[in-house]
Amino acid sequence: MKAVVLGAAGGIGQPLSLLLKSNPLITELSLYDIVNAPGVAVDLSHIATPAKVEGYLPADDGLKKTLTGANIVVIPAGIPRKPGMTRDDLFKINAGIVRDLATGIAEHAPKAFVLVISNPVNSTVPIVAEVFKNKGVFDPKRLFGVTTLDVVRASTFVSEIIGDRGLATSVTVPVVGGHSGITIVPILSQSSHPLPASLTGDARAALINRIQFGGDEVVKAKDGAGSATLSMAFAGAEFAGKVLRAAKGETGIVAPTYVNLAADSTGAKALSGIIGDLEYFSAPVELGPEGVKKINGLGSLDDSEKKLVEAALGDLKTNIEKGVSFVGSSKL
Ligand SMILES: NC(=O)C1=CN([C@@H]2O[C@H](COP(=O)(O)OP(=O)(O)OC[C@H]3O[C@@H](n4cnc5c(N)ncnc54)[C@H](O)[C@@H]3O)[C@@H](O)[C@H]2O)C=CC1
Ligand SMILES: O=C([O-])CC(=O)C(=O)O
Repeated sequence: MKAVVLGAAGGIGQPLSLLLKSNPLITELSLYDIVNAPGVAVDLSHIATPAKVEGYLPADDGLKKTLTGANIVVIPAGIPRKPGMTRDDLFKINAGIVRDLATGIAEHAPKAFVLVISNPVNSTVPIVAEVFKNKGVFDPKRLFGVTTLDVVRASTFVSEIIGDRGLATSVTVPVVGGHSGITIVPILSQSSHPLPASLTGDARAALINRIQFGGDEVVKAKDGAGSATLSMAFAGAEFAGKVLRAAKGETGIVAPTYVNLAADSTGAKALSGIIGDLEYFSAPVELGPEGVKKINGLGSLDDSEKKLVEAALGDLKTNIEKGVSFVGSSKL
């Protein structure tokens, strides 16, 4: 399995590459950035795990060399937020970065699984899809927006409320919708532990708000030096590991991820009752050898959760249209 990280020298890219170097399923790790990727690669190459590591810059066909033969490509390239910014404020710069990297993937590794971390995820995933469609290589089963950090945060915050941090690694709460503000929808009623579902009033509202705006906590604490990097690297490596395990034939792996709903028309139909005709949504997805095997429905939601999903739809629609039309207009 050849894994690629695009944006590998950055705050997420470096620890993510470290974690991927530690994944025994990966035999080759190829790193790309506009700065410092060869240095990061040599550093990682001394670690005593099987993966062979290479690093490239744009010069001398670096992107092509990085991508050729890739099975999985993870994209954390792009600028992070500073205090006062929304994820959508990153669109101006990151949309072009993601479009150009997607063009390279479509040309040199069109069959790879593509995992998009670069924000705003709600828009950057449609950008990748539109580029792939233009190149005639789009397979919706192989494209994923990484929303795992929301799931990781939910596990952590719930374990804190329960008062047993040991549960952080096992308690799960599905988080669906998208990856920004109110598009992040925690389904507390479906937590694997009974406590979240039993919360009411301010305690329930506070937990939902913390999961939705957890990213802001980090942006504020870093005070101008960026956003979540280490927790994102952990989440990204976890999700990439799941995609790889499913590709190797392991069954029963389900994770929320932001996908193009054409990946599973039956699943999309089941969702349409609550999300209408949205083209993208993060729902629990069963992974398989070809990527998306099945998009699971949202299960039974209580009335307040239905309202949270409804509240997410407007922003999601706008974010998706913005990504789609960006690629459309860049063709002119
Ligand atoms: N999906 C999620 O849950 C999360 C997403 N993010 C997003 O991830 C992105 C990266 O964040 P950080 O690593 O903190 O930023 P960073 O600035 O530390 O690193 C970004 C890296 O991308 C590289 N880069 C820029 N343009 C490039 C290009 N054209 N080709 C290849 N590499 C390029 C930069 O040189 C830099 O090394 C941001 O957009 C951030 O908002 C961050 C946290 C969570
Ligand atoms: O908050 C940000 O900008 C980075 C991010 O997506 C997160 O931490 O969830």
